[in-house]
Amino acid sequence: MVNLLPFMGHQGSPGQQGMSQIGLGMAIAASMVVLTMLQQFLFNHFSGYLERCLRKLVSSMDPYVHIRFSEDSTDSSGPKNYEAYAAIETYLSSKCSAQAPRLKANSVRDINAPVLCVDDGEGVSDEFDGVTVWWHLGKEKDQGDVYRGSRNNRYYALTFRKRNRKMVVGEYLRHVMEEGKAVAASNRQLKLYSNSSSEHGAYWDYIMDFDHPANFETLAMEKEKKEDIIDDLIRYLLHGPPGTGKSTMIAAMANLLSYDVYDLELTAVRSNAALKRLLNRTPCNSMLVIEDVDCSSKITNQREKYDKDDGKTVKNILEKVTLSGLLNCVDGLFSANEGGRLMVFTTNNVEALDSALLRRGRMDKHVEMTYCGFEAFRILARNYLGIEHHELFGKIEVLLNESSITPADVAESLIARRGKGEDCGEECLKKLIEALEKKGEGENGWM
Ligand SMILES: Nc1ncnc2c1ncn2[C@@H]1O[C@H](COP(=O)(O)OP(=O)(O)OP(=O)(O)O)[C@@H](O)[C@H]1O
Ligand SMILES: [Mg+2]
Repeated sequence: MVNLLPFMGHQGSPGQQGMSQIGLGMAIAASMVVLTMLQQFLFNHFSGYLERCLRKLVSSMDPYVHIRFSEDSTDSSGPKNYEAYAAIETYLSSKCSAQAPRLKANSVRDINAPVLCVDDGEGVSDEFDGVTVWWHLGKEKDQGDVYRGSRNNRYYALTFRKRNRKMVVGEYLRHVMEEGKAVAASNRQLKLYSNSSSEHGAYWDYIMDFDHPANFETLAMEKEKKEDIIDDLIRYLLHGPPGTGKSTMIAAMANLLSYDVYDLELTAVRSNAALKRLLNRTPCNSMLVIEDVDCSSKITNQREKYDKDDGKTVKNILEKVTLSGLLNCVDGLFSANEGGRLMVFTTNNVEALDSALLRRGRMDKHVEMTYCGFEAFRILARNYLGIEHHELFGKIEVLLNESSITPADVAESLIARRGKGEDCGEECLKKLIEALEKKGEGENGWM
């Protein structure tokens, strides 16, 4: 306790003085104790309030709004937090490569498509609908817990003017998320799976990364037909002669949607139950492909043949996948493109398919892949020769109308001379004309 006596005046008799000094000192000391307690009480009960008032005052003077998007996915909002953070990072990668002086490459999510992002502590600005906003990459120490320990959490802080709050929180953030996810999807490495089976069941095996360059721009086909397909990707039957681009179309679809490809070899599936299990294991955002589906009807026919020959073989074949098993799967699992799944069948021989399989509603769209028309040829000429117009195009158009040549055969003529000097275009077109004339003679019975 602080000694207060030296600061008191000298009044009354020494005895009285002594007594009254002691009384006064005690009173003052008591009041100090009360004051301290009061201070403590006020501090405990009102400091939060005062602090809040102060913050309010400061923030009312701050003309900006700040929003923080944390990388941390361990709190209650779980992976959603990280999804938003990742979408922002991808969205900003195109902005920051032009603006930020210090960048870093993030290849954690996909080694083939590293995302450039601003380095810690750096920032970039962005403009949307005439409004400027600022992004900043920050780092905060997370105390963690006994299991994960402490670590540095990154976050993107978005700053914008208060008057733009409604637009930024609404339209702008929606734009950032959508754009970020779309860019990430287009950068994603697609994968190819195929089915195999063992005595334990049917499985999807990872075959390789799916790196097919096909896209709808380079796919040689009439524009209208392409647009119709793109508008409504659900369940397809692609039919047409070999070399008309059925497999190329599948690759273009997978690339357009960024879907992994699950190539189902029906003859390797042991039973309807195995087929069902396999399809149940096909994840969202995937494309199930059954090439040459006419082979499945061969299985059904074979069953009858073996029926008469040998009872043992019958059992084995009967356990195989049947058409009705396949139809059940088509109807059930892949209804209405649920969960972003696309199913595509191909055949060279549409007449051989069972009418039950062909029925609309089972395969929403039948796309006929045809021989090469002039419009398709022009796309191939652009793909392979980089030529948009040429005086030989007129002759080629006439010849294409008179003969049936597949896009694969046209492509073969056009690439034959590639690499033999830059100006090989005319030579290639002449070679194609030769091939077309030969075909025409053959088709018209001149050969
Ligand atoms: N419509 C097309 N657009 C662009 N390229 C095509 C087209 N059709 C064929 N091609 C070219 O021909 C090659 C063979 O075509 P693709 O494998 O797609 O034919 P397909 O119809 O699947 O044949 P198959 O019935 O034998 O499986 C492709 O790799 C591609 O280079
Ligand atoms: Mg094919």
